[in-house]
Amino acid sequence: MAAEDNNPNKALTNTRFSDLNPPISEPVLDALSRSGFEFCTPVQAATIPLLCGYKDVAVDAATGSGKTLAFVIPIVEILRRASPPQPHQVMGVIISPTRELSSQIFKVAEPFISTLSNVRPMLLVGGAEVKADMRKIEEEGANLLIGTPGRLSDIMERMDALDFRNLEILILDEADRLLDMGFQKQISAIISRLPKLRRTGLFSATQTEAVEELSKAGLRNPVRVEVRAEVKRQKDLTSSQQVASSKTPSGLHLDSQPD
Ligand SMILES: Nc1ncnc2c1ncn2[C@@H]1O[C@H](COP(=O)(O)OP(=O)(O)OP(=O)(O)O)[C@@H](O)[C@H]1O
Repeated sequence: MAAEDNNPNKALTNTRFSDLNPPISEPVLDALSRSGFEFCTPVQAATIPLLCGYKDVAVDAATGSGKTLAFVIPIVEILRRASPPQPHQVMGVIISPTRELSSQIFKVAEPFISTLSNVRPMLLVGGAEVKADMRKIEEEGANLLIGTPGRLSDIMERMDALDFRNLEILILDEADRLLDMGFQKQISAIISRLPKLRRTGLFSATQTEAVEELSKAGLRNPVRVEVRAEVKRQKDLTSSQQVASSKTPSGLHLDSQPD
């Protein structure tokens, strides 16, 4: 989880979730308010409108910047607009490097996904029997897959019953770690089974050459969002502030205002 110094509570923007454009739906605003979240972190203020506005994003954001909600909220909003899926129609895939991170994303996403009436999320990580996962998917269906690359690609290869043709969104979380851990092959296998016409969000704490390659292979004209810690110069020389700036491939800047 987030380190104390990176706690987004220290680095909220003055943008309320209710101010974002396109607007966030009432059920999601209610779920945010139940969690005590009113103001966006910089990465949320910059990324949520872009993904909701049908853009691909490549986000440079550190651990603890609030990036989980920066992709969970757009997924829920996009799926709310889409036709209700059939039980085995997969509308979204979130790939993250470890079981713990995948479980954490699943837990954060659950209260927001539950505002949708027909979308079943499924956590797919190593450790448990793959056959048990397959049985569960067969019996219950699965519309949003959250998991680690090995288990996800294994399930996708084995289960013809899953239909990815209407997939809306793919998220690659902690892309630098995914690649450092040697998951390139599994990620390519997953992407090769997904429709090209989709939205993709890639989140990474460092921008390595391998991340750039993955971004080129998996994203279409992405808007780049950078969140960096900046030292406040006027009042408090020691406190840091996170600032998000984003730019389109053509170089247009879309700065989000910090406090
Ligand atoms: N807008 C917000 N307002 C207040 N707290 C928030 C907000 N968004 C997220 N948080 C809280 O900040 C913490 C870090 O958020 P989150 O786990 O999404 O960060 P992350 O960037 O995904 O970090 P990690 O990689 O460690 O999971 C969590 O405790 C989360 O509940």
